[in-house]
Amino acid sequence: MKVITLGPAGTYSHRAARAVVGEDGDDEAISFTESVTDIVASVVEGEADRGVVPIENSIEGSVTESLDALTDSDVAVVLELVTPIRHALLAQSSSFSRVVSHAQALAQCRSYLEANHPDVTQEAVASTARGVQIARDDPTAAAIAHPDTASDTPDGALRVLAEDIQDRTSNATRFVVVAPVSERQEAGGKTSIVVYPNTNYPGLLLELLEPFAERDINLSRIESRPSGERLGDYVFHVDVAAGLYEDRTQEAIEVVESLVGGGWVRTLGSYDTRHVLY
Ligand SMILES: O=C(O)C(=O)C[C@]1(C(=O)O)C=C[C@@H](O)C=C1
Repeated sequence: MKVITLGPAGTYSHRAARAVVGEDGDDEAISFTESVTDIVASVVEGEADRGVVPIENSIEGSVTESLDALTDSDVAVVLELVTPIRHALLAQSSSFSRVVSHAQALAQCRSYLEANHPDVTQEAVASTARGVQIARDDPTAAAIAHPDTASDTPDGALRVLAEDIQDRTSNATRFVVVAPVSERQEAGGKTSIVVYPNTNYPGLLLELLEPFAERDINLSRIESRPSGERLGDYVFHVDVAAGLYEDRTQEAIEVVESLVGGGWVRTLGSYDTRHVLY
């Protein structure tokens, strides 16, 4: 199974992706790109069997590039991975003048940085592992990443200056595993749909959600993203705690489809959740 995720090697996405290649899978099966959009595109184009993308963090919220990639591409979600995120501050020495990391990681450590390093510049890069590479080459840069990345290459080892620097002890990120649309599943405890109503009137959102409430289906998440068409026009990402194998889920989605005549509904499929520790 060819799996693609956010690189370079050592990202949290890489750690989550290892759960997909399986116990006897090796890192050879995992390839990397530095854009979430490219991960999803690689699956659509058949270059990879699975893509692992971060979708939501418990402190910082949505990874909007991932939501938009799911809106724009015809793919299936076949598994959800939840991993704890424990960040460390890594550098060649304690005298550094900038901190480089993924925007989500910088935001998850905002209070720590303000309290302990108020004068350093913060720079967002494509991933936490990219930040580690920069810190290896540049003595003025510190990275925020998984502590094990400090010693991933022995010749360029970094010092772990502080551990567990995320603003809350319980910091977790949810990733989804995307697959070709032909592999969309009906089995699973959760289902994700993306709804573009392409209209707006009082009570529209209520109407779109009522079909689930009426069938006793719990919503586990709803997120709106700008459609890009016009200001105030939205695409809704809806996750429900029920599978497509259940008649009630199929019926609720059919009602939503009938309500959005001028728009569309994309059913990403049903899937289960796996908790991954690393
Ligand atoms: O940069 C990484 O290591 C990633 O895998 C990306 C990412 C994210 O986009 O949220 C994944 C988990 C953490 O929340 C921080 C960063």
